[in-house]
Parts: sequence; C-alpha cells; structure tokens
Amino acid sequence: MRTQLDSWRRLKDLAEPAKHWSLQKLFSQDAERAARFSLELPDMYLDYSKNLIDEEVMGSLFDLAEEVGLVDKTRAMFSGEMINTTENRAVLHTALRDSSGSAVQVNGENVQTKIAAELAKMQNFVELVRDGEWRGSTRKKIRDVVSLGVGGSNLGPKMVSQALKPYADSELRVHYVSNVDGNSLAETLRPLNPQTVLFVVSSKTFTTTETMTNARTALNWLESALFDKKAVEKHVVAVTSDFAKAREFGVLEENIFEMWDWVGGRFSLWSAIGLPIALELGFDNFEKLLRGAENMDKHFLSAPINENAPVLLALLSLWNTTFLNFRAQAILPYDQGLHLFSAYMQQAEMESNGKSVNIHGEPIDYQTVPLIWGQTGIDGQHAFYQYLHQGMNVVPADFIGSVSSEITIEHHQDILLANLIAQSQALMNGVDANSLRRTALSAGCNLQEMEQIIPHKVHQGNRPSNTILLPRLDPNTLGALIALYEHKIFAQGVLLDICSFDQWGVELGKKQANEVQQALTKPGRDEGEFDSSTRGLIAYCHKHRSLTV
Ligand SMILES: O=P(O)(O)OC[C@H]1O[C@H](O)[C@H](O)[C@@H](O)[C@@H]1O
Repeated sequence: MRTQLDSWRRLKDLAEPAKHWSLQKLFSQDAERAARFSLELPDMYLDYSKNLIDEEVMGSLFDLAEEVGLVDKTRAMFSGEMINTTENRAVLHTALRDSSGSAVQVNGENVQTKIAAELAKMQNFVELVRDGEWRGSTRKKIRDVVSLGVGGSNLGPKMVSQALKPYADSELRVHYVSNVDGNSLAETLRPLNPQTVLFVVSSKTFTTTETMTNARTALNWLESALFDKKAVEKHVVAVTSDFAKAREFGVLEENIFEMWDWVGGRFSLWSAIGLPIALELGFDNFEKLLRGAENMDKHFLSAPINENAPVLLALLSLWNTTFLNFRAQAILPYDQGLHLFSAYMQQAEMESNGKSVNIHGEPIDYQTVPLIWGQTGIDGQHAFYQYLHQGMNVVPADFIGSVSSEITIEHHQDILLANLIAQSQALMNGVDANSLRRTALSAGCNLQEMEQIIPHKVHQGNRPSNTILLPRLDPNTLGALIALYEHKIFAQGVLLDICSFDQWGVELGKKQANEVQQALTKPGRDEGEFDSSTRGLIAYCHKHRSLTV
C-alpha cells in the first residue's frame, strides 16, 4: 500500500503546514526560486515555481518516485512488458515513434517491423490521395476526407488537426464526426460532393455503436448518391485491429490500416489512427509530430527524476491532489490552435487514472486524479476565471502558450502572452484588504465607503499553477507537448499504484445504453427490469415521438 511508504508518510506530514504557506512569501524569501523550480528543454520551458513546494517537499516527492520504482517501470513500458495487467497487454505507443531501429519484442515478435510497414503503407496512401492519383469511383480527385471515430479514435487526430491548421493543405479538407447525433453527420455531409469524399472509419474494435452507425449511414449516402454498390471500395478506408469486421463492412483488405492491441485508444494518434492528420498536413508533418514525441520519450527515459518534465508534472499533480486535497485541475491553453487540448487531456488523464482501486484490485483510500477541465485561457478569462480567482475551491492550473505564432501579428501575440503570464501571477499573489485600502487612499477614495466593498475585492491568492511555454506551436513541439502529458499520466499511475491503461468504467454505460435502446426502438417490450425513473424517461420519449411523427 502506498500509504505505508516512508516518503508517503513524510509527504502527509509536510502537507499540513504547506496548506498555509504564502507563495508570495516563498518568492520574496528566495531570489532563486524561479530558477530552482523551472526547467528548460530544447523546445519547451516549464516553470513550476508557483506551486506550494519547497526543497523538502520536492525531495520527498523524488524519494517517493524512487520508492515506487518509477524508473524501472518506465523501462518496462518502453520495452514491451505486459504492464496493462487487467487486459494482459503491452503498452507501446512509444514504439510507434521510435526511429532508432532497435527491436521491441511483444510475444517474441519485433513490433518495429510491423510499425515500419504500416507507416510506409500510410505514406503511400497519403501521397496518392494528396497528389490526386487516388480517384473516387467516378474518377474524380478526393477533396474532402471525413473521419468517423469516437473517443481515442477521434479526439487525438482532431485536436492535432486543429492545432496545426496553418500547416494544412487547403486543397484537401478534413472533417471529423464523432457524435451519433444524426445532425452532426448530416451537417458535415450536406455541402460535400459524394464523388470527391473519402471516409476514414477509425475504430480499434470496429464495433463501437456511434462509429459504426455513422459509418453505415455514410455508406448509404454514398451508394445512393453514386448509384454504385461498390462505392465503398474507392470511398472508404478503415483503421482497426479487427480486419475481419472491416472486410465484412465492405472495405477492401488493401484499404485497411492496422492498429494493434498494444496501442491504447487515447494514446493512438501516432498509429494509423493519425491517418486523417497525415492526409490533412502531409506525411512529412506527421513525421515531424512523431519526432517531437520521440524527443520527449528520450528525455523521459534519460533525464534524472529531478530534471524530468513528465515526472515533475506527475509529482506536482500528486502533491496538489492527493496531499493538498485540491480536487480539480484546469488546463488553460492560450494558443487558439490548442482549443481542443483540454478536452483531449480530459480523456487522456481521466480515462487513464480516474480509478479507485489499485493495480491489485484493492480499494484506494487516497485521492487519485483531479477532475480535468478547461478551455482556451482567453475565453476562460471572460467566463470561469472568477471561480479560479475567488471561488471556494482552489483549482491548480496548467497555463500553456507558444511564444511566437505561425501567423505573426506581433501585438496580438503580446496581448495573448501578457494575459497568460499575468493570470498565473494574479492567481498566485491575490490581493489583500490592506493593499486595497492603500490603493483606495492614494486614489483619494472615501475609506468608509470603500470598507463595504473591500471584502468583495479581496483575492486570497496562493493558487498554484504550472506554466509551459513552447517557442512556437509546430508539428515538432506539439508532438513533444502531447508526449509530455502522456508520460505524466503514466508516471502519475505508477505513483498512485493504478493500472492506467484499461477503462472498464466506460463499458457499463455502453451495456446499459444497448438495453435502453431496445426499449426505445421496440415500444411495448417488457420494461419491468428498469427503475421507475428510467421507465418514465422512456415513456416521455415515446409520447413525444408519436406527437412529432
Ligand atoms: O476505437 P474504438 O474501438 O471505436 O473505441 C473508441 C473509444 O471507445 C471507448 O469510449 C473507450 O473508452 C475509448 O478509449 C476508445 O477510444
């Protein structure tokens, strides 16, 4: 049990006084604080000095990392050991971006050979489509790609596509549909010409209801518009680990791209699941994304734990959540391109570590991961930052920005960066009643009148944050940023003693949805097994359907 470890106990003791520390004071007592608690990598700057930490806390966190064997467990992941113990699988998204040529064995097989072959197949396909050599069934060039997938088979590629828009080829537009809400697919398809559309059906299992429903509707749309029962051959490709199911759907064997069971959905954008990214940005940019992630992999594997960016982020998350009891974390990108990054991180971290039993199946009696949420910082400032500054709960935040922009309109970028830096400063420093009084006096205000308003203007401050700056947002730095968080999540799982790579919590809802769906589509079916709330909701749906039909 983690709670029995010496370092864990020490951290528990240290947390009590730390809850009452003043970040402002810590800075004024130590001119070197920012240098002490920051890290500069070739393509990234991480400032974690605005956390409620000191050398002793960090030392104990490093001791914990050692006590739990983080370094050995990291090597085990990279080398293909079955660390996803509840599903008996290796976890090898890192192998997908390993260009070293060294073998990685899974069940006696070198997966690098398969990865290289699949990358070559992707590259060939991407070039055919982008060069206009791949033609639809009426011999027209492909102009629009529609990616159908959900969860890990959608969020990663979609987030990257959005982040790297300036690198996109305007000749080929890529659209993403994940929701089974028919409006989403219909709205996407409405302006498109079926003769020039290519669907990429991305599903590891090729059974996910939302994706398969959208795929069947898309196929009907194609077949009826093109009067061609074989439209699937030129207009649909699949990415899956279940080739038989994709063939059954009608996709030609040569148009199926493989993903493997040792790639988790939420870590899969580096595999053929990234095909829409490569189609939109070109294969060379996809490769740059892989190289950026590979650089972070090397850093994670080789840097000592006290200078290891993913480890630092994991330790700080543990400190804030498990020891200081802050139960949420905001992800606040200031770069508009990263507007889906918070949603992406939500799946990555919460699906991985949102658990309450340890790797041995025993109940956990400490806080695991925080609730992850957020949106672009600038929009957030005009929405929920009030809560961050003055709400009852402290929400540690990750501020993420890039120094220069692909489209350089300098003063825009300066305003953006100024806001990013100022917000973390304001959250840390706050403002107390006395300084409000001083400001009021020097402005010649009536102090008696001011007294009433002062409590409303006090900001407690002391709200922790990390700041991550990239020199610019490009395929390379984005690859590194995503890998940074992937490894943070892995390290967090090790520290918390969690199996980070299963997601049993998602399955229950899926099963229930199937049962409710049957009751919705076949009225009159015995609904006796449902509770009265469920029966009432189903009855309301039936009533209003019959009124609107
Ligand atoms: O790729 P698929 O098999 O369609 O699965 C898509 C998604 O399904 C579920 O929601 C899982 O929780 C996700 O991790 C997965 O990415």
